[in-house]
Amino acid sequence: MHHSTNLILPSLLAADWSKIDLEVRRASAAGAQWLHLDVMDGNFVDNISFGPQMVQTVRKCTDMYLDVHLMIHRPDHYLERFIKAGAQNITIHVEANYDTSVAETLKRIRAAGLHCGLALHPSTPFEAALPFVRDIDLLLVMTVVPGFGGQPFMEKETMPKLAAARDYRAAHGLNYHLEVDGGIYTSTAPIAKKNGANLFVCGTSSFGPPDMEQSMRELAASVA
Ligand SMILES: O=C(CO)[C@H](O)[C@H](O)COP(=O)(O)O
Repeated sequence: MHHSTNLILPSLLAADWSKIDLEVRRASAAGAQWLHLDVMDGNFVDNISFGPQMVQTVRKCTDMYLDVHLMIHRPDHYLERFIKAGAQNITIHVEANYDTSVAETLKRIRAAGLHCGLALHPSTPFEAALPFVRDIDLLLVMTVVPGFGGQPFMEKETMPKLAAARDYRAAHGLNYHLEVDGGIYTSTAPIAKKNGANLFVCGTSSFGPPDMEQSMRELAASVA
């Protein structure tokens, strides 16, 4: 898939976990092609979500592409378990601690036949990703401080960085997707698109409304 393709990715964090199977199917029936799964370790971020077992559970419910965002320290230590669980993309944070290194972890993800992503906390400059941009499929520009759904979109802090990542990609003939995550609604998605995003992670705005097919359609229309 080329980075000119726009996708709305529902974030499982905002689903009703009392009926996870139905929620995954609801997202798929609403037109989602990729599902975003947020893994939090209570250490790298100030919240705990779920681990490889949830990824495996979701894998059993759907053929959707599973985009797994590891908000954890030592992602290289846990990597194998997420690969086995059925992730198709694994995104790691440039700010995390590693037993090995960011470069080695990206290499291992690709060697396993998966796509790999690199994520930037809102306070991390694009320059921190520069050593890795030739070796990633996706750059995730966090548009909230990672850890919780329902936070406001940090436009001033993150949009110049997103635009810089887009301009660098064009200037150097690179191909990574630009993903945004946090506070994405029909009001903010067009701002992110204008600055280069093509993958839009939507929690509250996708799973929140009762008619998910309608919310997905409206989100897609806002970036069409
Ligand atoms: O990574 C995240 C928070 O760290 C999530 O993807 C979160 O689900 C986004 O939620 P919302 O769309 O409600 O802002």
